[in-house]
Amino acid sequence: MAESGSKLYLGLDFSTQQIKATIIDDSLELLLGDFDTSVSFDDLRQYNTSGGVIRHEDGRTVTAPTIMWVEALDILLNKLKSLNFPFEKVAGISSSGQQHGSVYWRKGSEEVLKSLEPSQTLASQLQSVFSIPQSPIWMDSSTTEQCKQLEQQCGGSLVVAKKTGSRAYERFTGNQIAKLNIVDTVNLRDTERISLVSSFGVTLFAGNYAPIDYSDGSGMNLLDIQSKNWWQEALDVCCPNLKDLLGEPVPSNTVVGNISDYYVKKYGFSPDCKIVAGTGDNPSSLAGMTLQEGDVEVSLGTSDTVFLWITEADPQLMGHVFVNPVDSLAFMALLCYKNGSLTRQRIRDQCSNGDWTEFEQLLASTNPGNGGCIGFYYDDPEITPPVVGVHRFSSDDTPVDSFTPETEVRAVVEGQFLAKYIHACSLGYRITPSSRILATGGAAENKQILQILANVFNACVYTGVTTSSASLGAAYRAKHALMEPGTSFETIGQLARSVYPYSLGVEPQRDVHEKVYQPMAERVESLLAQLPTFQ
Ligand SMILES: Nc1ncnc2c1ncn2[C@@H]1O[C@H](COP(=O)(O)OP(=O)(O)O)[C@@H](O)[C@H]1O
Ligand SMILES: O=C(CO)[C@@H](O)[C@H](O)COP(=O)(O)O
Repeated sequence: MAESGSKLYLGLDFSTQQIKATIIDDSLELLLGDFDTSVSFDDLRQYNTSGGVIRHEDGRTVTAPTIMWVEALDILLNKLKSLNFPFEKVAGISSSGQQHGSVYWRKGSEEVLKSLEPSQTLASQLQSVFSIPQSPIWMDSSTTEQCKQLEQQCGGSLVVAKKTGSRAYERFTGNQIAKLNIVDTVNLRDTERISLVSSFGVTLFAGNYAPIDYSDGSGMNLLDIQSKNWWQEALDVCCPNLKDLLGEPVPSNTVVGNISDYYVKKYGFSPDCKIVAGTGDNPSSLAGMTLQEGDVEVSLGTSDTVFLWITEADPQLMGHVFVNPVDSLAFMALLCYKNGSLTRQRIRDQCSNGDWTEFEQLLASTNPGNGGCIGFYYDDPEITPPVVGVHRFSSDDTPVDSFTPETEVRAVVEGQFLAKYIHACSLGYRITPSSRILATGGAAENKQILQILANVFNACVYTGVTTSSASLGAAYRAKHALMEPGTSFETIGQLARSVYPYSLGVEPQRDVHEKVYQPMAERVESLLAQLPTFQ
């Protein structure tokens, strides 16, 4: 619990399914329990989301109502108010957000942001400021044509990858903007600024347009990750005057200004409270877990991601390289899987009565290797590999239509982690028996899932003080940005790890890795290569 005089730092995360707040004090202690709070988007029933998103009939387009995120923030701040949260002690705020999603501000919106009336809610005042009311989000896979065009016009997939950190991906913001430039030209022309979800969160607090940071900006196919400037050739392919719509990108630790007067008057924040640039939820989670070079982080939130700190960028045709959120001279490498928690959740609902404990019991009732059964569950079109549908195989690689519930439950988890392991190894991610895997996100609560992760990767799995590491990272980053200029983020890292050392979640069963998962990985690689892709 915070010392009574301590300054506080508020970290927010606008993730796929909810908005979360994490608060720390000057010694990095969390105000857990007292003020740890979240608002689930599906609870705002009028927006009709499922898992925070709207899947469109074409099976490819996925959006979220932008105003829903604003209303969720109203609710979250009111929750804190009802808990008598000492707003006046907050010295810094930053935000993280689901990556790649974009927000479109109608011409004249900044004036509205600057003159918000404290007697009213944000949502009531920002109802009509979004020129495109449905934000395209990271689960979207409707922009294959725009991706092809970007790669064709900018020198090919490898050139785009080397320049921007990733080949053209459907969910990346540049391709989403290029699609809107065709299907929603009129409203795009009525737009004065485009934010990422992270910079949108910060904009709401700053009361004027917050810049996009280098790290989240790397998820757009538009930023040159070496020079940290927008890549004009890519901007030109996606949309006219795009540079003006995006504003200049900035280092992730930039203080963008003081809090807007609205929050001072409505909630009692100090007018001196500083607002710090936002970043993507995975970069923010790197900060929240105080990841170091050599560690591998596995985030099991809505998406599953695997990422690590790298010093040199060498982007390939698979996976992504982002500018590092806590050291702009370094990078982070990342693999993302769309079918993560929601797919496990679907199997849980079908096989274990919607109960995670029962899901764990079923996992414990079967043996590693699942008697040779392998399954790939791509309810949504997957990113790596670009495959859709459910594909099950018996021990002699024959396709089968169904498994028993206990086999199904193990198959989904083993299939997911073996695919990650194969992809990570093929990209040269350094995973040795002494590597440390840092697990986070909602599913990191599940010991049986973590055991399979440890066995597949043959490494110890550690967890942090909270699975909400993205909002924790936002709070750490807010604190860091207000320290003496030039202070390394590792100063925060060392203090954080001394206050909250990692917990050893599970140790790998080395013989299971060697005898079961190594041979199984080869089978999985060959089966995955045979699945029909949708591109
Ligand atoms: N005990 C559990 N076992 C497995 N998965 C879990 C468990 N508890 C929560 N989850 C999963 O965690 C997911 C939410 O994780 P979270 O990190 O909060 O997501 P996000 O930040 O993307 O909104 C849920 O979709 C749920 O399936
Ligand atoms: O697309 C990516 C990363 O490239 C996703 O990881 C999103 O950033 C969504 O994050 P979660 O809500 O699952 O944390």
